[in-house]
Amino acid sequence: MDPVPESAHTARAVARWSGHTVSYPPGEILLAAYRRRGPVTGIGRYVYLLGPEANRFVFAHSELFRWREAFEGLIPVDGSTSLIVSDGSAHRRRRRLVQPALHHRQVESYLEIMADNADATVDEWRPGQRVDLYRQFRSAIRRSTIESLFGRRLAAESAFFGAQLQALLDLVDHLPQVVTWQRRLRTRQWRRAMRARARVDERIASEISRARSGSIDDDDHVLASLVHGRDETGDGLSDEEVRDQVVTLIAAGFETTSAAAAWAVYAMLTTPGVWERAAAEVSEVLGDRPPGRQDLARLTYLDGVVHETLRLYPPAVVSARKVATGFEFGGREVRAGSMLLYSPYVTHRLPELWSEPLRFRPERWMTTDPDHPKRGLHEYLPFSAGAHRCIGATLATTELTVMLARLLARRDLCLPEQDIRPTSFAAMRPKHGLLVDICE
Ligand code: HEM
Repeated sequence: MDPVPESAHTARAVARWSGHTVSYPPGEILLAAYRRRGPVTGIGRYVYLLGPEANRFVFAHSELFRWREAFEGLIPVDGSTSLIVSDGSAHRRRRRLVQPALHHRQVESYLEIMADNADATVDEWRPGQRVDLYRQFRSAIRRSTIESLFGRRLAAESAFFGAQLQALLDLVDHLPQVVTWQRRLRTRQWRRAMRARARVDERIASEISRARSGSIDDDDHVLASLVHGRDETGDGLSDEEVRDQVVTLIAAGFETTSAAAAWAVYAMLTTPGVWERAAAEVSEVLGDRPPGRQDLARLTYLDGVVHETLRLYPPAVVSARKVATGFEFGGREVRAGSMLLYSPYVTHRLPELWSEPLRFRPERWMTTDPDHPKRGLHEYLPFSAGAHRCIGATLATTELTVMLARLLARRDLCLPEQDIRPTSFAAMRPKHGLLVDICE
């Protein structure tokens, strides 16, 4: 597809946002530390391993690390048997039992659900209206994730899960030590979150017992495979393990993906020509039809939009590992017991890896581009790598592509003046949402 001519570009954002890539101050501090001190920076028990070679080391040496202590702050939401807080053989066993539901071919069978949920949101909007796209896409993505993985019956209760999980996500949107104090002091926020957790658990427990008794809806793929799946020794998951994986998939799925959806729309509206070119591709490949299996590979520019969004706005700004066995890296000793952090944000903004790193350039991901990068997982790591690589990566990128394709096909948007600043603990997202005006 040819680039859209300059004359077809319209101003979609107030001048101050035009071509502006938003920065996240804590990420910028890490970038400056990398520049000044190289790949290893220590602050107390926290050790930052930054840059591509550090990532390569972290991904190649999972035997040195533990995940449980690194992510224990998530246990109040996800549960103590969740994949993200599992280590060693327990992690491998649980991951093998969860994986089938998120395989590439399985994800392709969710395309219609994703498109329907996007349409239901977008079709409510009227020309002249101003909407908070982040919040609206967040609930569409939550509903779509629940419906894809657990079927229509549970998706009908998406608002219930959203409200309860919010109380839990608010609790864990802090440093793990803060969560530990909340627990010790039994603060109001802690008690509110625990009441929400009890309501979620009760609802999921009744689904699990329904599934165990053989009563499964035809679209309840994942619950069925979690409840009835067996490993090579014939063992399956306990009720607690099933509960923890169900909640983890729902919570991990919508928080991160909806943050990325908002940044994708922000970038498309503020980078001259990107919205028009993406919309032209969607119209050429799909007309007004939702994307089917064969179409995804043809939406190459939109695929570049998704990649470029996850490069500049990786929802996981940093990720953590607990050091189980001390090691040396970059001439520095890292002791057992330290908390190691590495950063997709830092790596994704390095000029030595990316030409014009702060420019949002979807075409850099197209094979026809002279700058087309063949990227290693240590250079482009929005989903991490190694044993705990995001199990929902295909679901997330497919969901983003489908939702953006439907938005581009059905609505024209502009970005009004507003306060756009990122916030993060669990996922970097626009703190005050993302307001957009629906054009004629
Ligand atoms: C743009 C969206 C997403 C991003 C950026 C993202 C990012 C990540 C990252 C960085 C990790 C690894 C943490 C580490 O070890 O360092 C991870 C793990 C995980 N993600 Fe995602 N994620 C996204 C969407 C999803 C979705 C849609 C699901 C499921 C429906 C999901 C489920 C999980 C699970 C279960 C794990 C833990 C895997 C394990 O420990 O084996 N994520 N994600």
